Amino acid sequence: MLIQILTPVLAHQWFRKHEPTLSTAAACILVLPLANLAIESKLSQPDAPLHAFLDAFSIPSFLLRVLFFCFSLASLIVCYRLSPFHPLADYPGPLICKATKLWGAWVALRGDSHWYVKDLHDRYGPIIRIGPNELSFAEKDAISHILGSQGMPRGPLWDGRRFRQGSNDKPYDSLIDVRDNKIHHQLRKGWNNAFSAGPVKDYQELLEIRGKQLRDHLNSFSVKPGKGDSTPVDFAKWFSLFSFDFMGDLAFGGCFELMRDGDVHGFFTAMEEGMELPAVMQHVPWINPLMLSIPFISSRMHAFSSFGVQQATNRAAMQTKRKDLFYHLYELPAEERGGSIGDQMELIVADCLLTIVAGSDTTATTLSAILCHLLSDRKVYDTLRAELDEAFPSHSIVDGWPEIEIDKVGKLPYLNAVVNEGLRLVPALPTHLQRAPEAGSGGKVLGDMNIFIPEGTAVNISPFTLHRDPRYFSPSPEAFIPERWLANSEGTFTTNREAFIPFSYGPANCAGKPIAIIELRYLVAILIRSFDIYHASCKDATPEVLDAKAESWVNALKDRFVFGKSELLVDIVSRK
Ligand code: HEM
Repeated sequence: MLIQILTPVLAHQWFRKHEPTLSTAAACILVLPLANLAIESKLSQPDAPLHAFLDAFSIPSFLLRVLFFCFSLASLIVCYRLSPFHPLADYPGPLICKATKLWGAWVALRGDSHWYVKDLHDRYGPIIRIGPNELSFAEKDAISHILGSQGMPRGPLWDGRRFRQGSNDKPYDSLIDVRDNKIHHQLRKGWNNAFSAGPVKDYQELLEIRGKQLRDHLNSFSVKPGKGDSTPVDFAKWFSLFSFDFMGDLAFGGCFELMRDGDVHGFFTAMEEGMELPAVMQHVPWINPLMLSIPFISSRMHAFSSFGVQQATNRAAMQTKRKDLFYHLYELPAEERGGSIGDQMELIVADCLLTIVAGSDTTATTLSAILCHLLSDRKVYDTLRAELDEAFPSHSIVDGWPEIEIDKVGKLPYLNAVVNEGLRLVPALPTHLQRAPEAGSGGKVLGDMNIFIPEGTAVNISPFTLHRDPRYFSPSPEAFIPERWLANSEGTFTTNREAFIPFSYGPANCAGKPIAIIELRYLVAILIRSFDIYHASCKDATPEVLDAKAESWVNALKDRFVFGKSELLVDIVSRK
């Protein structure tokens, strides 16, 4: 009996100090009860030979041991997590979160993590415990200590989000899931160069072509003023197709034509459907290898990966030099050092796929959020339209459309205020900017905040919570009010830019921010300048009805680590 109790106690002591992995968990669950049986049999019959134990072995008694072992280990773990001896015992939070991460996984499955964490902060305060070994900070002064250059590397959730497992030599897949600051810094240098001013100018040319293509597609659904009804168009879908095509241009030299042909390969659908599982797995990262080994679950991810290999090979073989991300990230540096890109192919594929995953849904969701709110407030819409009409006048026409000069869109204050307000209310990565102390460091002191984060603790910052905090954005933090971003708004609004982190902060912030922000401004400008747009069948709707439209669209957003959006049906009238 003593042995039966001692084994889970020892296992618990081990797991307190080490992150569980699939193999240690499996070994523990199967091997320890077996060893336990063997030792017991040896103690009761010291002179019996080994085969006597094997003869006496029965599957039911072994399973019973396994059950007892699991139950005892789970009880010990939960008691310890709820006890005053746990290093995070002093932080407030609900008992269920302190006891198990399975609760976080359940909330993630519902897609509600953004509201859940925000509500917890409203109830318990700015620093709370949202998992047995996990804190969440809603405090602007903590941002630089956690995410900044003296902050911490990415946290354990990334072990659960990898769709290809790393090895001991290379314990990461692509830039975004690197958990070691030195390796991240090394890899990030190339990305920073590839998104510096010169290369971004090259990407703008690709953006303009895709922006105009989107306008032409949408125009085919529009009506001329006063000539009947238009066909409602799902903006959310078109923004996704557009951003997928544009990211394909950047990463692989233009491999997708989703706006033109639809999703014939099924990769867009695979990516959308593939968002749900990692969003749950990130809460129990050690199960990820098991999931990835189940063919039914991993087949689409493998297909996406093989597609990446094929496209990267095609792109590498292209004779003409396209000035895309692939060129700036890999070909140009290889030329400069007089080498070739051949030996880097594995990382190239992973990075190109990362570009598509990180850059498409994020932009499409933000664009949908901005348009949804604009259409719900006609006063804001008209103010923006007036600014755009003045900046891009009717006498400057190219191919029948007013010319939108991309270099000018960053200089329009109201347009920029509208884009910021969309990013504030619907930050595409709403809840889990996660970091954790470096392995082997023992822990991390958060600058002058006098807070010690023990090793093994994950720390989250939720932009969704910060962006709706009345201490930082008021009045009406939940309302879409672009005016709060205007230079002359001081005195009327509190707008704390230090708490505005839709692209995160510090050395692992969004690498693609320089092009993403131009993309958002350009797309909003081209659409509002070219069309009159209304929520479907809402041309003459009251402000209350329009408000409700925006509210229900925002409430339908699902937190799948990146926001998953529902359709946004609109009517379009051409202004050509
Ligand atoms: C509105 C659009 C976008 C938003 C809101 C957004 C947001 C973010 C955020 C919050 C992170 C950091 C996560 C963290 O701190 O853990 C991130 C990382 C990243 N994003 Fe974006 N993103 C957008 C568009 C893009 C685009 C267009 C690209 C590529 C062209 C891109 C590429 C990346 C990459 C490569 C990383 C990883 C950076 C690193 O680990 O150093 N993103 N993004």
